[in-house]
Amino acid sequence: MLADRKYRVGVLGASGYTGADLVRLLIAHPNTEIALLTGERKAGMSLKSVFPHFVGYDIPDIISIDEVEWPAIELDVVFCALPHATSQDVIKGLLHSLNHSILDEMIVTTTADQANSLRSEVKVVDLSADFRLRDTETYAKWYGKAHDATDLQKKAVYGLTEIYRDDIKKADLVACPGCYPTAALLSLIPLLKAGLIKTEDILIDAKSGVSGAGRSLKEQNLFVEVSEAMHPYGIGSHRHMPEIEQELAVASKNDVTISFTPHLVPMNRGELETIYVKLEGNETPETLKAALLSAYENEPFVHILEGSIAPATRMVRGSNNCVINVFPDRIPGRAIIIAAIDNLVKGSSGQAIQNMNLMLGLEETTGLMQAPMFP
Ligand SMILES: NC(=O)C1=CN([C@@H]2O[C@H](COP(=O)(O)OP(=O)(O)OC[C@H]3O[C@@H](n4cnc5c(N)ncnc54)[C@H](OP(=O)(O)O)[C@@H]3O)[C@@H](O)[C@H]2O)C=CC1
Ligand SMILES: CC(=O)N[C@@H](CCC(=O)OP(=O)(O)O)C(=O)O
Repeated sequence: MLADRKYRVGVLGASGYTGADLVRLLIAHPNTEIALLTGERKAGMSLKSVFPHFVGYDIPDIISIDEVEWPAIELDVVFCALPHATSQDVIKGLLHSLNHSILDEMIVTTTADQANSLRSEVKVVDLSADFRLRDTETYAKWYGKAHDATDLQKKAVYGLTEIYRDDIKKADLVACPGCYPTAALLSLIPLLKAGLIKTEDILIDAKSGVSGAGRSLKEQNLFVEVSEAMHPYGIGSHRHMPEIEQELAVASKNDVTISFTPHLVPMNRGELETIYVKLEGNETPETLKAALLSAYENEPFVHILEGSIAPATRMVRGSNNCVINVFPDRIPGRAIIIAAIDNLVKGSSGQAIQNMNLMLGLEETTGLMQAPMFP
């Protein structure tokens, strides 16, 4: 890949929170040119009128997905920042319009030459939950509907970059993890892989800023409902549980059942997870920390904090970083792991761009090295 090449990028769902953060990061990315922005209710508006903070930047107007002339627009990458269930139909439709090579067995042409000449290699990075679960029945159970693109569901690569880097480099369709799973999995996978913690009794207490719920109008997200207050939701039933369990099972080579309770806290961005684990055999909080330090030694975005510094959302705001630390628990044989990310960056748009960089053969950190904003 040429270091100075500009890739043509489209953002579906640019009028939402993750879409807007994608635009913010893509503006500063040296190898991307924003060629398409879509919205639903905001179609026909300029992005600057939807998000006035983009004043001064040369960005295309928002159009409806139905208006996109797919092959002609010649995109190299499509980010899909749409609600789950919508995303699968849109991605299936666009890959068919493009006669994409991922659809190999579905392409109906008379000759192999014809098929090759029509094939597109556009890269698709989905931020929604639609392609994260590998099992069709698990998807139907937790998302309340049958999946409309099961062939693609099987071909998508789970986009937890630090764990699936080699697969992501070769992928055409990447399913970025949910924000809660990102922090939980980065904390737990190296420990389960090394057999340092038990697969039972993993308790995840999670907190998110309100932008995690998206920009569409919902009564429970009004200022009066969320300010000066904090509340749990999805207790025992949140759809991120099967996603976290799926990936922990891969790491431990055993079934894992977790307890996971998310809370909504009155801040715009940020996510903090306090994770209680049971140690295996003679393991200690110190051996857990040593394992995390070793696993993430060369990682640009995952940082294990020194001493007893407690991860906090203010340490990662606006950045693609995940900060983690391990603490002893007063209950013998247990440890406490705490992780913080920005849900709109490492939890969605930043990780999506990290994956795009790999898919295009660019340096993984390109456009993502902004330091966190503090205060
Ligand atoms: N917010 C977060 O922290 C995270 C979000 N995600 C996932 O990323 C995706 C986007 O989230 P987020 O940005 O928060 O959501 P928002 O609700 O803020 O934005 C959704 C976007 O999708 C568009 N849209 C909605 N319905 C349709 C439709 N039927 N057809 C076409 N476009 C449509 C909206 O357009 P318009 O507004 O113009 O109607 C808007 O641009 C979701 O799947 C979410 O679960 C993943 C990780 C973290
Ligand atoms: C605060 C809040 O509401 N957060 C969202 C999760 C955001 C996210 O990661 O959503 P996806 O899995 O849909 O991509 C929720 O709990 O549903």
